[in-house]
Amino acid sequence: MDTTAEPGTGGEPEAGGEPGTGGKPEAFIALDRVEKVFDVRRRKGLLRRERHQVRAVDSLSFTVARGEMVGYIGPNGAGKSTTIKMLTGILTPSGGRLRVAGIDPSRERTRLAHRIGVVFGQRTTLWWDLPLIDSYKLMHRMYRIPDGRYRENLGRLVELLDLGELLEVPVRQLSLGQRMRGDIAAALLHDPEVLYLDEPTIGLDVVSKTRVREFLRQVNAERSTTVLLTTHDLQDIEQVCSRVMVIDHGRLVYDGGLAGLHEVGESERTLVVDLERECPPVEVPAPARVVRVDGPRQWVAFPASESAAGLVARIAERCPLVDLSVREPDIEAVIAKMYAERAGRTPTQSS
Ligand SMILES: Nc1ncnc2c1ncn2[C@@H]1O[C@H](COP(=O)(O)OP(=O)(O)OP(=O)(O)O)[C@@H](O)[C@H]1O
Repeated sequence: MDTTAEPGTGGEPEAGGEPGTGGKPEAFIALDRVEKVFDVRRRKGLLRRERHQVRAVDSLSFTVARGEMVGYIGPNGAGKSTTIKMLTGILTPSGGRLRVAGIDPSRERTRLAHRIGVVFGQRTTLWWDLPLIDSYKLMHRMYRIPDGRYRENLGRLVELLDLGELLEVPVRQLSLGQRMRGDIAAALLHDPEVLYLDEPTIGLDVVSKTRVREFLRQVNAERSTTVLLTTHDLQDIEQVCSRVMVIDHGRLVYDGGLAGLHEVGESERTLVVDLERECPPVEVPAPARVVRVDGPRQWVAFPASESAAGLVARIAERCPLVDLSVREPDIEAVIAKMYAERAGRTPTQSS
């Protein structure tokens, strides 16, 4: 498949990590203090209506390099979909500067459409009553994909996503997982350089989720497709992304590796010890503490950033150990704690 970037024509510097003038890879996606404010009218009483402004995205700045796979997460109403809609050109920012591959999405939406692919887990871009293959044929024409490239891409996507048996089936008869695979293939037929995925594994069973995640890793490895993934399923992030951005009340509150989230969330690991006999809760130095006792088994929580060795030695001094294990912090719990701690701090609405 052809992954070559089209030369920029809009007077903007061509972005995307190609060796440029300075030798430093430029950002493929770049947001600089981007804002999105919605004007909303709310009914108040029988006749009165009150005007509100909802600041969905608030001075948001980040960059994504070509080929990065980034998770974009946050609680409900945080501003994720609004960001994706601005990145595709569906919505126009109220302020700030936004570029994708050097293109201003809201001003050159059609030109950008040839370079991006979008998958919405809750909606389909396929024609509901037509067999899957007919949707692909329509996209072949819509995107003016050269015949050879279309055939090659289709053959490859059908093989990778195991769509062979489904091509003649009307989309409405496909299961959710089959439809999702069909949608992902549709988004990639025209060799987009960036793929936005909004909840791509929502409602899928474990096998289908694994398949979608494996496929995304493969596409990224083979074609350096930049992936921006919005999800509430943190396993999507753990298994697909090397970087995660957390947004809350329209603002970026974390940008880094998953491991770093543990530090921000002050997460804890748990040392599980099987003692030779039932003992009172073992004495351990704070902030470590025994959180559960069940017969000779005890659970000791301690900061994830610290080693368990000292604790093990201390416990063994007091009571002979039969077995032990260390449980890693649960990323879901770290994120939940982070969302909860931030909840209610920043107002999203202003009159
Ligand atoms: N068209 C609109 N008009 C008015 N307000 C809107 C509009 N679209 C989004 N909002 C508001 O903007 C805020 C951000 O919404 P957005 O859909 O971007 O959140 P999200 O992070 O995608 O949430 P979720 O995880 O629930 O999908 C919310 O307060 C939402 O009510």
